[in-house]
Parts: sequence; C-alpha cells; structure tokens
Amino acid sequence: MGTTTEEMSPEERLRGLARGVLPPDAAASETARRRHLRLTKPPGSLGGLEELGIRLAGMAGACPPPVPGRPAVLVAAGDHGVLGRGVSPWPQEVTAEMVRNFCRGGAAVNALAATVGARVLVLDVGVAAGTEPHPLLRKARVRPGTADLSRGAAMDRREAARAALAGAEAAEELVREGTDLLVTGDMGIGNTTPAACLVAAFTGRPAAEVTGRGTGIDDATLALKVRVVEEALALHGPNPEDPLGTLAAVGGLEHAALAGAILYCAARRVPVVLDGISSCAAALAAAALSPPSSGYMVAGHLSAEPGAAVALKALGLKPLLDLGMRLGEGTGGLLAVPLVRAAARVLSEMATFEEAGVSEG
Ligand SMILES: O=C(O)c1ccc[n+]([C@@H]2O[C@H](COP(=O)([O-])O)[C@@H](O)[C@H]2O)c1
Ligand SMILES: Cc1cc2nc[nH]c2cc1C
Repeated sequence: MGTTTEEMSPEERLRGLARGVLPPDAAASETARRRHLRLTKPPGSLGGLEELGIRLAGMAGACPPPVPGRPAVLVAAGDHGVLGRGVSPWPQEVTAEMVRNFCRGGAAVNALAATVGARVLVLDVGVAAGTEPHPLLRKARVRPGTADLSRGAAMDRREAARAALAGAEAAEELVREGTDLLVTGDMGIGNTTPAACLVAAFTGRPAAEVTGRGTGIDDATLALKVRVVEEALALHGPNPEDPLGTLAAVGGLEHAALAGAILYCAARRVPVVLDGISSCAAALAAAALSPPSSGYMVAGHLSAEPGAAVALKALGLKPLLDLGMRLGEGTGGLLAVPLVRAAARVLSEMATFEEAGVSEG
C-alpha cells in the first residue's frame, strides 16, 4: 500500500503540491496573441492589458480566458521575534488588533475588497496574542510568532512547511467555494524585515538595496534594520535552492502561508494577484519551490518598499499599478482586480475586424 497523505511529512506534502504545478499553456497564449491582432483596435494598442490577457489565456489553458467573477483576498497574519530588535515603531499587539479589525470590516482591505466585490478570508498562522473565533477567520496557528531571525532560525523546517500547507488549505477552501482569482495579503508587525531577508536570499541582492522603511521609520532605525538583515543573512547563509530552509531561517509564518496559497492556486490554474512586499517575498519562495508557479502570478501593484521592485524583476513580472502604496493587507492587489477582469473581457467580448465590418489598416 502506498503512503497516504496523512502519513506524509508536511515537507513531503508541500513538495507534492509544488510538483503539481504545470506551466501555463503556451498554445492558448499564442491563440490569444493572434486573436488580439484581429480585434477592432490597432495591434498592441491596449498595451499591458493585451499582455495580461495573453498570460491569462495561458493560465486558463483556454482562449478567451474566463472573466474572473469571484475574487477573494487571503490575508495571512503572523508575528515576528525580530521585532525585539527595534525594526518597527509599532507594538506587536497591533497584529491581533488588526486581525479583529479585518473580521469586523473596518480596515482598508475591507473597503477595497467591497469596491471590487472580493471575499475576505483571514488566516492566523502565528499571531502571538491569539485571535478570537470569527466566520472570516481560519485559525492554523503554527506557533505564537517566529523567533528572532537575527539570533537563530525564525522557525524550524517542519513549522515552515506546516504554515505553507495552512495557506494552501485556506486557498483550497476558497477555490472549492468558487474563488476564481486570489489576491494575497498579509498582516504582521515587523514583517518587512523577514520580507527583506527573503528577497535578499532569493535574488542575491544586498540588504541595503532591498530593505525599506516599512510602516515608517527614521534614518537611524532604517540603518539598524539594514544591519539586522545583514546579520541574519550572515548568520544563516540561506541557500535559495533550499526554499523551505530559507523560509524557516529568515522568513515569517505568513510568508510561508502565502507561498503555499500561491502554489495551490497555480496547481489549480487559478491566477494569483500579488500585493505588497510580503506577497512578493512569498512569491519568490513559491517560484523557488516550483519555477512554473510564476506563470500564474500577476503583480497587482508596485509597493513603495524597495524589495518589491527587486523581487518582481526577479520573477519577470511587471506591476499593473504604481500608486505609492505601502500598506499590505492585500490592498494594492485588490485594486488590480478590475484590470485582470478587463484583460480577460477584451478577449471574450471585443469584435474582430471581420465581425464588425471594420476595415483593417
Ligand atoms: O506590502 C507593503 O507594501 C507594506 C509596506 C510596509 C508595511 N506593510 C505592512 O506593515 C506591517 C509591516 O511593517 P513593519 O514596519 O512593522 O515591518 C505589515 O503588517 C505589513 O502588511 C506593508
Ligand atoms: C495600523 C496598521 C495597519 C496595517 N495593515 C497592514 N499593516 C499594518 C500596520 C499597521 C501599523
């Protein structure tokens, strides 16, 4: 008898999930590229929207690709031991307090999700103070926040794998219930420090280039934060070819969870819209676990956090929006949902020159 899913270790299950991701369908993308030339517009005139439509066709394996009608945002939340180094001006309690705010509908993510008609699901993978039960909240707390990554591993491999699987399970629930476009979001005071570590580890760029001001820190705190990221990288020497080890050493529980959610969606050919710096860091981990998964990622916006541009470049993704946003929660990703819908709708609803009786140039 073979090994059942229950008997497999979390790491084996995560590897299985990663193996299930197939590359987007190049033939469907090519059909979309050719269809764009026949639609009633000068070739290429819809710019990035055309490129996005071509990618969506590849993700769906069909041209025209379906117009996503049921978007959702998954907000993964966790706390960070590295906060003890003074890398953020905000107290740890804010993570749990904001989770409560998300559940009650009072946060920016709720306002923007309502604007684009997206469902909100919050995932507690490691909120130190704990969270109260709520219909919008899934509790899968792996540990009450990570350890200080500048002095030891943030977590162990098994914990990182369990957090990734928790993210995959939350995505599975959403997709089972009809979600056809996932936006990734995050909440975790201090999480721009592990995000910077992950971006540095996976791209090989120096700490000073990928570390930013997060929620808003002064020059002295930024200098300290860069040093903390440098110390962590020197301590662990994370190997980008061991993505789970890298997540465990210098990541956060919410980064691991989002990587798992991305992999699940990619395996199901569901497009994923990335939000800010933590989503970008998680996306690098997902792409390291499964290179074809980047084919299912859409960069919703460009976070003001400098590591985001570095990560997106490494992933080969161009951000759809650049509004100077740096909130996280999924906010910038949600604003890109109408663009994703528009890109698919162009391919399905526009008439060709022939159908419309319009002369070609
Ligand atoms: O994603 C972004 O663009 C972004 C940039 C700066 C801060 N954040 C959010 O702020 C928190 C982390 O900031 P910090 O300064 O505490 O590391 C966390 O909850 C993130 O969602 C998010
Ligand atoms: C208030 C607040 C809200 C947030 N949302 C995401 N990260 C956040 C950080 C803070 C501090």
